[in-house]
Amino acid sequence: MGSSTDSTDPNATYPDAGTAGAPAPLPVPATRAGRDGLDALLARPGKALIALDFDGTLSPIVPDPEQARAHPGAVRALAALAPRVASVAVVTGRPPAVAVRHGGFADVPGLEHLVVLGHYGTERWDAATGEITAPAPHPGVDAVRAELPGLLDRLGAPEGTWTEEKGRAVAVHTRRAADPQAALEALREPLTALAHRHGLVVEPGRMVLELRPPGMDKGVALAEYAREIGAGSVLYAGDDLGDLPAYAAVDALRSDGVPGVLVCSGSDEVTELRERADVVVDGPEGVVHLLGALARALAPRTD
Ligand SMILES: O=P(O)(O)OC[C@H]1O[C@H](O[C@H]2O[C@H](CO)[C@@H](O)[C@H](O)[C@H]2O)[C@H](O)[C@@H](O)[C@@H]1O
Repeated sequence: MGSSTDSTDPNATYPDAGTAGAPAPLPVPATRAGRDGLDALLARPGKALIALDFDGTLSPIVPDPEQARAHPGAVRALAALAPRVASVAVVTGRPPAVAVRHGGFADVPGLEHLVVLGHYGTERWDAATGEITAPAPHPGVDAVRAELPGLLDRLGAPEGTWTEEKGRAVAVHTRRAADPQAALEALREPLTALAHRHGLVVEPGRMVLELRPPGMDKGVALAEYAREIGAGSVLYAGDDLGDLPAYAAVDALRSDGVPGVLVCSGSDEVTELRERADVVVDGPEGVVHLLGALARALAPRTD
């Protein structure tokens, strides 16, 4: 490994990233489709889209979402990889401004063209302009916001249950309750009813139920973005239920002749992605290793 401070140098060390700087070999995908996807990515990196979820994939899970930060090696690994591929995108349930802030994604050499598809693709941040594009908010969110505290009171939601204000959505978290899973299950039905009454849907996640507008998900966001840039291959990495539509989008792209790789940022909390992934890595640390290995395997683009 080198000691370069160039953020786009894939051999640079990650001084504050635990073991993430240790060179890791590229994994061999467990499936034929995954191997085809990785082969295509390596053969034509200038057509490759690398898309990643934020919480649980680039950012370790912590009890307080406000304290979540990208893994210390994540930005450097992304900055090393981005100049070698067509595009790097973060596809997240977070508002894009929050993901950019918590990720440290702004003004990073190498990430000049990073795209963040936030709120499950409803809002978009482009590093090239620093601007966010967003449609008008859904009126049901205000109504839900007004009713939610009273409903949680009436339900006797356990201590530790709290509501995250997300602007165009609200998310009820139970990670800090004594029994997070039981608290989540007790809230699922009444929160779903509340959401439906106001034209919203419930997005379930890791100890969280988010009440948000319908009509967009990570699959739609990923497919539209892949089409926009003319991606010739797609690698998608995620950890949570909200990433399943993106997995389905990669499957659909494969059926249409665009090879893809499904990466699971593994955890004990969610098993659904692990079962479908071509590559399973050990949480955000494993994702950083994978990104670093990809960057080392690819030469910088010259076009
Ligand atoms: O699409 P993502 O980037 O994975 O965002 C999904 C949700 O992530 C956040 O919650 C999750 O991470 C928190 C911080 O580590 C953790 O405390 C919580 O239990 C997880 O569910 C975020 O707070 C939500 O708004 C996102 O929808």
